[in-house]
Amino acid sequence: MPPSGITAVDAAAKGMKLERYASGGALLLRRATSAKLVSASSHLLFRATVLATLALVFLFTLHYPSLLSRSFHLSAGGDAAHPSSASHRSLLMSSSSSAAASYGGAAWEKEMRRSARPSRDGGISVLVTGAAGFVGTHCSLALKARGDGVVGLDNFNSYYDPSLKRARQALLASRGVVVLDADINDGLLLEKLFDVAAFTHVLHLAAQAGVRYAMEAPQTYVASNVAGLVSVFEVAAKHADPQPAIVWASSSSVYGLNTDAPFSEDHRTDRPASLYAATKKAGEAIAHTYNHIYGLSITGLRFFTVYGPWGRPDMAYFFFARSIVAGEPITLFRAADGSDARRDFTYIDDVVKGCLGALDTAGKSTGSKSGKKSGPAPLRVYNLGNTSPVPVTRMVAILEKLLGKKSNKRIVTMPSNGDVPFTHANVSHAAHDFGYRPTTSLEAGLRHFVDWFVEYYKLDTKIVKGARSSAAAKPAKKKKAAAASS
Ligand SMILES: O=C(O)[C@H]1O[C@H](OP(=O)(O)OP(=O)(O)OC[C@H]2O[C@@H](n3ccc(=O)[nH]c3=O)[C@H](O)[C@@H]2O)[C@H](O)[C@@H](O)[C@H]1O
Repeated sequence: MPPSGITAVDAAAKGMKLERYASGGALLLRRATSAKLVSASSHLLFRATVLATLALVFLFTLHYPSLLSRSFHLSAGGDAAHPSSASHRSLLMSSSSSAAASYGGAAWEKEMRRSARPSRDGGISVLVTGAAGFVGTHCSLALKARGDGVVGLDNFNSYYDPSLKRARQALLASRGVVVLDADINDGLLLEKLFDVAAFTHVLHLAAQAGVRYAMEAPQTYVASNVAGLVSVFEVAAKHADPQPAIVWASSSSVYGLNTDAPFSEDHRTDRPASLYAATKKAGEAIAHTYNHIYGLSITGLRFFTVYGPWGRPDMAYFFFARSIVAGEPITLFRAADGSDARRDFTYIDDVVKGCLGALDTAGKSTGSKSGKKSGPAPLRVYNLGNTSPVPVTRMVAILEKLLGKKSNKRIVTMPSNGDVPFTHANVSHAAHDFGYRPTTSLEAGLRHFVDWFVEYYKLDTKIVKGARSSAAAKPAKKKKAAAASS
């Protein structure tokens, strides 16, 4: 130890001087001197480390309030009582990317209120997220048509052709439904919307869809299906007054590696086969938490491969139709045991009825902004499927008939990419609780899809329409068509 009052720097300097002056002197003195030098150096290092740490702490303390104030600044005008929601928001959104700054003013508020206002007695007022998506568009149209109020939001991302989403937005606008360009992670905008319009319900359909794409872009699934869901629940639980009831899109994929069929809500869902499925399963667990703590009324709907007009171009029936028309090859996945992959393809109109039934029977939330709940609120989950799985090869055969063109098939064993060999819904709970009864066969549903597809993409109707009407007149014999297509 250096004598008290002498710094390590002093001691080191002294040791150096001693050694310098002792040139040619005793070895003992040199050894003692170098020992002192080592000791002094280690003390020097120790003190320098302490000083550096103190400096870092000082700098952090100087900057920390500004980090905090940024979070709280982001929540300005929102609910300052919930710093957690503010920091969540600052994680995903910067203040400049919040659409709240670009929306507002008397005219905008008036427009939101107009769109949100029901036109029938007893109508509901619904905030539809993912409103320019496939299911979102159809549900928004159906709600509006029966006299409910609807405000939509959508982030118009480019997962698939955004021009299709813009066309859906234009269709909705023509029916008096506003769809805002906004992200569900934009808590500020969600709060603003709830300040302007007293939504009784949220139909939360915004999500990152697609089973196989999850291997390419895993983070987008977490951002939309987990963080985005939390963002919606946060605002509904802590800001909306009164709290709305929430109906949201889960997925048949939560059944994952379950082999019991038909899939019932009571079956295991703890073996998801894809990250997409895992994020939907996580959503169901998160729903339980928000229901339990905040008294939010929450209904999860497990959709089974929904298809139809205005559908999603990333789904097989849609891009197969495109490829067939273009004369390009399609790849069909076959299960590892050699059987055809099968899906419980569910027509959009049936799903829309299920969504509206779920909204109508949702039951009220029991919590309040103050954080107290008056009692338990409903927490429900339902399958919305068609109850009759069809081999994908059969789906292709129907498309070929409707489009009047054979496909060029390549059949491969299902890659290990999150896909599951079959899905099959038991819908008895949805039937019991809100009268859900799917009525559309795959043949009829795909005919509606192809009609729209031909019209929307302005295909050569001379060839395609003739083929479709003859297919409609003579329904294909199921087994022969399936064999011909494989
Ligand atoms: O119910 C759901 O919860 C999910 O449904 C949908 O997933 P899936 O049922 O997998 O639909 P989709 O991709 O159309 O493949 C259909 C069939 O074609 C087979 N398939 C697919 C691609 C291909 O190139 N070849 C092929 O044979 C494939 O093996 C499968 O058998 C939604 O996309 C998803 O977002 C989610 O909502």
